[in-house]
Amino acid sequence: MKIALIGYGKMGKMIEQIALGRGHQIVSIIDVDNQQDFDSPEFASADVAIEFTNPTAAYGNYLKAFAKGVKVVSGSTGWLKDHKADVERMCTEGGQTLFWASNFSVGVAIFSAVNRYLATIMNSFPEYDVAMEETHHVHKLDAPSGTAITLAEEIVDRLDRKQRWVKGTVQAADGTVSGTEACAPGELRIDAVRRGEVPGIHTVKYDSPADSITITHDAHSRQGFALGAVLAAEYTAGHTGLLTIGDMFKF
Ligand SMILES: NC(=O)C1=CN([C@@H]2O[C@H](COP(=O)(O)OP(=O)(O)OC[C@H]3O[C@@H](n4cnc5c(N)ncnc54)[C@H](O)[C@@H]3O)[C@@H](O)[C@H]2O)C=CC1
Ligand SMILES: O=C(O)C1=N[C@H](C(=O)O)C[C@H](O)C1
Repeated sequence: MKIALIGYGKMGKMIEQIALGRGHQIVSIIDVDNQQDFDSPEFASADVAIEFTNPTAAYGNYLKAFAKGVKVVSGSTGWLKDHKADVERMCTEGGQTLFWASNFSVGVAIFSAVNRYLATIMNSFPEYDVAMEETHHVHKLDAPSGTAITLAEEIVDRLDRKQRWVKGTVQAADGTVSGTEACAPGELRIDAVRRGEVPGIHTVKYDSPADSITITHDAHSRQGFALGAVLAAEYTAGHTGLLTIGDMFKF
């Protein structure tokens, strides 16, 4: 398969190695300093472009790839609040193809299934309140993480006593804390911690007067995210429209 990379940072470089190892060809690599390559025949020849950039660049990159008729797999986070409806419309009505996931690792797909089940059964146990925490490296631009937001939306969709998620505290690398711990009973608080080079830790904690139940996904490296993105590109080559992790990992 011919793959174009958009964004040649930590994820782009790891995806390149895994894609080559699985027998794929990298036909184009686009980063900030060679945007003209979106107009190259090499980019247009790609079966799929894999996009990992940042919250402000992602949407524009989708438009540029779509304009060339190239399908996109993207893991960029932090852009949905501004462009989600527009991107969904382009893929459901406009004939474009985007596979987007806040987290491509199979471990988080399994974690998500447990999260959904736990949220459903917690409707029978009102003595438990729920809160979340995510920890990432100090370079991360968005908070809460895309994965935390997806997990929170899964809880809000199933647990009747939570109506929305809210951003709680953010602990910076130097230990300073901003934001607030205050939230209403119907709100699910997500706290964020930025520390060192942590690839990504997500925790959901249900707490009652008697005990607590905690589930955690702790990524040991970016390897799982990168492999998942390449598997998603292989899946996307044979599918169209708005795609996500539940289409690929069915359990
Ligand atoms: N969904 C998932 O499984 C994962 C998602 N992510 C997300 O992916 C994104 C990238 O993560 P990293 O690779 O760790 O970041 P990074 O900062 O190491 O790399 C981003 C790269 O994008 C480039 N870039 C910036 N603007 C661009 C533009 N307009 N066109 C092309 N390239 C551009 C930067 O120069 C840089 O090389 C972040 O939003 C992060 O949250 C990260 C890991 C896993
Ligand atoms: O920025 C990162 O590094 C990560 N971003 C994604 C997110 O926002 O959830 C996925 C993973 O946690 C790593």
